[in-house]
Amino acid sequence: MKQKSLETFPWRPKPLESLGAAVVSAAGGRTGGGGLKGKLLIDIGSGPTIYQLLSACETFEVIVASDYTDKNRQELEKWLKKEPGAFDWSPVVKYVCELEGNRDRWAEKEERLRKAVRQVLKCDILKERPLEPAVLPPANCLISSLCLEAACPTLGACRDALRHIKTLLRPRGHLVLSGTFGSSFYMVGDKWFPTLPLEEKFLLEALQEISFTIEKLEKAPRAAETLLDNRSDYTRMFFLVARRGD
Ligand SMILES: C[S@@+](CC[C@H](N)C(=O)[O-])C[C@H]1O[C@@H](n2cnc3c(N)ncnc32)[C@H](O)[C@@H]1O
Repeated sequence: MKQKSLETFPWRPKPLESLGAAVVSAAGGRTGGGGLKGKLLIDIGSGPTIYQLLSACETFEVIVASDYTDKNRQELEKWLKKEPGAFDWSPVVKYVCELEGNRDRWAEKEERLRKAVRQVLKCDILKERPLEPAVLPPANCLISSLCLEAACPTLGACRDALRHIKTLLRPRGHLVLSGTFGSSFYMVGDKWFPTLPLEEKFLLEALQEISFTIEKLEKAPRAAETLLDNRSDYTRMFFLVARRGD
């Protein structure tokens, strides 16, 4: 079976580069210090992708991935188990290794990530207990990329979803969120998905209302030309690190 590649995959390098680089910097990848680390990291709404975990696997012992759809979870399992037809992430893995200063060690990193990801769970952030019936210890860090805007039909639902995922995080733990501002849709192949247009003020206030302190917020304007042209109407990408205060 022909291996899938970035040519056929909807999330292509440009947004991956900016999000990937941001996650690398949160994990302290470039400098090797000052980043986030700990025992357990939970990725909320992983989709079929692993790029968001590539730096995290260097500093977190155990990673739990999660998604709402069976298909996405199966796609992730395929890559984790090196099954035929699994997506080829190696160009992205090499790129992240380059950012971290170890381009030649990409194969090792793939193995490290495969070992770190212990479970791929069903997740629904619209539920009070998003990972139920699974029971996990409170995480040191939650990461979620492009999920809130895809999952939440209204701003009220988004506020609730943030409250729901907070229950998975230990007090003083970190939440690493990335996504888009101002997006009303995105396309995967010829499939159109609605998204909730998020704005910075709303997101920061919603997090502060539930006792998160914003430690870092980076925004990348929409590039003049991106591979996502006409595939989404986002205005900016954001990358945020917040700390649970209670
Ligand atoms: C745009 S994709 C992002 C995937 C991946 N995190 C990334 O960065 O490319 C949005 C993801 O949110 C998931 N999702 C949709 N509704 C959800 C829900 N209620 N709870 C959790 N995840 C959900 C979708 O299945 C999809 O994988």
